[in-house]
Amino acid sequence: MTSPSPVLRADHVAVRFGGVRALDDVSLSLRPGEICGLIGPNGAGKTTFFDVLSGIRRPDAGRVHLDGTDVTRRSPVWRARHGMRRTFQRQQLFGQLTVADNLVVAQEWRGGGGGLPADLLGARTRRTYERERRARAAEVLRACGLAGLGDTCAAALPVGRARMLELARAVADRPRVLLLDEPAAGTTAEESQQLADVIGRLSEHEDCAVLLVEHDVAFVMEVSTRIVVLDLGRVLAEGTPAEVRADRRVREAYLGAATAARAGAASPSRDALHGSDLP
Ligand SMILES: Nc1ncnc2c1ncn2[C@@H]1O[C@H](COP(=O)(O)OP(=O)(O)OP(=O)(O)O)[C@@H](O)[C@H]1O
Repeated sequence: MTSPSPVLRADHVAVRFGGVRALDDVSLSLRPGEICGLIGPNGAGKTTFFDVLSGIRRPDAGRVHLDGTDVTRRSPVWRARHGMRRTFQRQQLFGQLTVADNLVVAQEWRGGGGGLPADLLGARTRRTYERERRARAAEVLRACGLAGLGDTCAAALPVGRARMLELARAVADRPRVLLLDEPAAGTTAEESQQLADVIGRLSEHEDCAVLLVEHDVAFVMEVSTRIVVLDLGRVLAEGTPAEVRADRRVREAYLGAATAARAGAASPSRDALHGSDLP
């Protein structure tokens, strides 16, 4: 059986900031249901790559394809409407809304069905859509272990629950591609385990492709089926978690950064500290 075509593909992406090559000939593809971890020391280019994939930054060279369509010049909104979602390191919840309403709002861009005239005339249609969205919100909250918190104000959630709600909100609309930027930041070991479980189930049951940037290397290794390692804007290594763990160049990149950080270099590396845990 042939494997499905990539739902997201980046080819030979390059980004420069003055003399700094933030990304240099980076290619990566994601297939439906795949969870790919993107790791690398500080300054490796992970955020810049996410910005290019999500449309926040135009690359100086290279192309991005979503479901076979060249989206390199498409806006973040266009990409979102065609099935791409991104979460950010900083939480972006609607704090004044309830947990459930955060998920309903995430689906509302689709409108009431049939556009404005139907919205104006078809009150029953609108109610039907609202019911469907509430049902989907309840389903996702259950899957994320947040079922009992639907009526809670989002701003009142502790960090771990808020991180889970970010994930829940990103998946409420059944994205085809999910870019997760540090989903486990600030969570306890138990909470990050729950996040890992949810991400795994999501890709399995909803066929969503996940690209994951996370400084907690142990978390990435557990949840990902494939890992891509960036260093100084280039792909340093790629493979299964076991292959990447065993790669001498990866260990050197992380351990080298850790040594530099210990010596008081300008950019101490949280990844490196985790990286030094690479078995
Ligand atoms: N707006 C910018 N202007 C100038 N240089 C930038 C800009 N954004 C990123 N860079 C540089 O590009 C390189 C890649 O940065 P990027 O933030 O993508 O790395 P990263 O892997 O996400 O790092 P971190 O793990 O610290 O978030 C770094 O050398 C960084 O200093």
